[in-house]
Amino acid sequence: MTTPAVEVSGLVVERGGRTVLDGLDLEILRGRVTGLLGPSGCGKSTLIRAIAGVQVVRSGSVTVLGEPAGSAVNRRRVAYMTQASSVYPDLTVEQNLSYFARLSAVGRDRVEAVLSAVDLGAQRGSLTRELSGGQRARVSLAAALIAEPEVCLLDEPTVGLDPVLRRDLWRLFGGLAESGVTLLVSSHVMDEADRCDVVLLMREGRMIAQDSPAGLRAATGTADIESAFLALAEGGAA
Ligand SMILES: Nc1ncnc2c1ncn2[C@@H]1O[C@H](COP(=O)(O)OP(=O)(O)OP(=O)(O)O)[C@@H](O)[C@H]1O
Repeated sequence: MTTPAVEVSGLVVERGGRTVLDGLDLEILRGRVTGLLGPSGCGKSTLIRAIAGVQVVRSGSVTVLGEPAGSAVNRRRVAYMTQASSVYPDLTVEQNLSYFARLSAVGRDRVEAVLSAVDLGAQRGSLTRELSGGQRARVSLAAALIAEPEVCLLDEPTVGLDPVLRRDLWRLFGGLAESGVTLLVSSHVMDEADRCDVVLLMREGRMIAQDSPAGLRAATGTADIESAFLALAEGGAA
């Protein structure tokens, strides 16, 4: 049996004097799409920051690919896409990706591969600041993918995208997982859960369930993840 890509144990994080992650235990399996779902403010971004190794933690441990979160050896192996755009507005799409390719010491072929993966080939010569919000999000995603990371931490990558683009991106995530990449994808849109192999359901800094979408529906006797979330939240499950 392979070890999980990410192991989190007893994680406690305080921000602004408040406990925002309250003793989380979880595992993220290799080569799967794991959805991190929960209402706005429940702590999804904070958990992703802790796994990326950029969050000060009060206690607990976070291990990524067998190393403590944020280890230098994992720098190329772990990609983190934040909610804020991480690309340069005054460069074209292609210039941005060429720049990130040089930083990661990968070849020109990776620029072409990620451009086509996020379907931005036609926009390659456009200035990033002149793109729509959804197109800009896809440039950030392409930049995150350029070094062929083993683990991708994606904080709300589909926010603000139209249904067709959202579906296409979830297909892309599924394809990456099939090729062995481990993805953690946060969303507050519950119907995105069905695109995931495993769902982590969070509420107010706690993990209320970790299961497949079908497992969650069966365990709660509900027809969709939104109802499953409500059943778990009202049942006070921890
Ligand atoms: N820089 C900060 N300083 C203090 N508190 C913060 C800071 N950033 C977030 N918080 C608080 O931490 C809690 C968790 O926030 P977090 O951004 O992790 O939630 P989230 O589930 O990702 O929300 P969203 O879906 O809206 O992005 C919230 O109560 C938020 O107010």
